[in-house]
Amino acid sequence: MTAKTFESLFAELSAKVAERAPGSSTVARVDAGVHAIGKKVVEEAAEVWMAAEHQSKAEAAEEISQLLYHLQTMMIALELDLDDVYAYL
Ligand SMILES: N=c1c2ncn([C@@H]3O[C@H](COP(=O)(O)OP(=O)(O)OP(=O)(O)O)[C@@H](O)[C@H]3O)c2ncn1[C@@H]1O[C@H](COP(=O)(O)O)[C@@H](O)[C@H]1O
Repeated sequence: MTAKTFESLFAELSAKVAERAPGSSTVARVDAGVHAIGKKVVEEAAEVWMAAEHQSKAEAAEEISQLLYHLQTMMIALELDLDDVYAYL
């Protein structure tokens, strides 16, 4: 199985939202809107910080992956694609 990447996760989430995949937590999060997603982004960012300072590198990596996921849900809620963000890298 090919490892998941930032790009492949974004493609997976975008497709699930576009087809309103039944049972998808991502569809529910996007439906909840930018205010709710924004709270998750801030929460996960804080968890990254705490894990980085006080937990293992593996736990920090897991929290970073969750932050990336929630950032992607924000991108989808705002109808931003990868190139819109990459333009600023
Ligand atoms: N990579 C992720 C991912 N990372 C984080 N999360 C969500 O973010 C949560 C982590 O936040 P917390 O630690 O705060 O957990 P929590 O307190 O239970 O959070 P809430 O669910 O209450 O918001 C997890 O429980 C997941 O709900 C993710 N949810 C889904 N994915 C991937 O997204 C894809 C699509 O998922 P579905 O839309 O559910 O099919 C799949 O490949 C999944 O593996």
